[in-house]
Amino acid sequence: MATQAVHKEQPLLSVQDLKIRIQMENGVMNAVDGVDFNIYKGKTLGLVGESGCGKSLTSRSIISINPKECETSGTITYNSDSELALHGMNLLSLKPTGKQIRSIRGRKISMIFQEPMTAFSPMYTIGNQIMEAIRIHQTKNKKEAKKIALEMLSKVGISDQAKRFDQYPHEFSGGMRQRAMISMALSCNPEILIADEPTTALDVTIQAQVLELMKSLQAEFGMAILLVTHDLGIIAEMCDEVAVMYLGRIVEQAPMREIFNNPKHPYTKGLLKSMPRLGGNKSKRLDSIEGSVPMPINMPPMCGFYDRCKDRIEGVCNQQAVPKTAISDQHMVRCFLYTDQREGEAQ
Ligand SMILES: Nc1ncnc2c1ncn2[C@@H]1O[C@H](COP(=O)(O)OP(=O)(O)OP(=O)(O)O)[C@@H](O)[C@H]1O
Repeated sequence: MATQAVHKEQPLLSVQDLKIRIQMENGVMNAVDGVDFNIYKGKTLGLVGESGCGKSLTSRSIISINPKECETSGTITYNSDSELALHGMNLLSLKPTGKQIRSIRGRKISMIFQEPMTAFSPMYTIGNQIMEAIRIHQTKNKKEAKKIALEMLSKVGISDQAKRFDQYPHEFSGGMRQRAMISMALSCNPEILIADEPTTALDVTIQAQVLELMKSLQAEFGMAILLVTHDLGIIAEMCDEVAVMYLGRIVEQAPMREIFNNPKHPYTKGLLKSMPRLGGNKSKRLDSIEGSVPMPINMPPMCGFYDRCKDRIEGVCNQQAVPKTAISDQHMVRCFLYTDQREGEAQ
């Protein structure tokens, strides 16, 4: 069964049956529960879903930066395009603090976060940190590295770069730190960029510039992007494919246009309805999905969306784990409305 659009080429990164469990006081939390997706060269996969559905844990597991309490299983196969030694490596089998993952993290696979202070040390100037990243991964020449760093700062919309170069992270505003972090991540020209809510803290104009910058660098260098967001507008703007996450699982996955034009899962439909539209009637209340995401602690095998779903089938959706159904070879959904199971048991 196809779970993602048919691609002729090998994926650059393949995540298979990723599970992340966290032992809590009141039981085991299945924060990520059997996630599969592929990332392709030059393409952007969007991971979308409400807060707490497991997007960040999923994306952070790729470069092994989740907290210690996360017990992770599955495989994350990295088919490096540029380094044979890394080709076919299961990133989850590497020691999180070891040399191998460190040679990938920030160099081959870069990550940008919602909170930029995680990326910068308060001890060194912004310029020095960006320049050092460039010197480690691209050029040893200090003068050349400084030139690239200044160019990158200008590309992300930071003016007066020469002055800004010598300032410390605390001297930057939140929005500027965010832009500086993006310039540092992109300056290494990574094969894969993981962007976790990269523009959430930025104002609309800078957000548009940063997204445009990511797209132009992708076109120039062919980097793949995993874009984590709860913003469907950004998904529509940036993504080739979309994986919709709910309660630790991907509930629907398809090419971007298919998700917007032919959504199947009631959760995806709800997300789309809650999306503000340009030129829409502002006085009309936006539809939002009623209820909130439950905590996935000691969850029985059933549909996680059951409690909030208007189309639920009692005795089916709350009785068993939901299998994947291929709507087409490009479109996967996890919902009993589309399985044969439903025909016999509905009504
Ligand atoms: N270290 C931790 N200890 C306990 N629970 C955690 C930990 N890290 C994450 N969680 C829980 O795991 C679930 C998934 O978290 P995750 O951060 O991946 O969600 P998310 O979809 O990225 O949400 P957000 O958009 O708010 O960041 C959430 O319920 C979260 O509270």
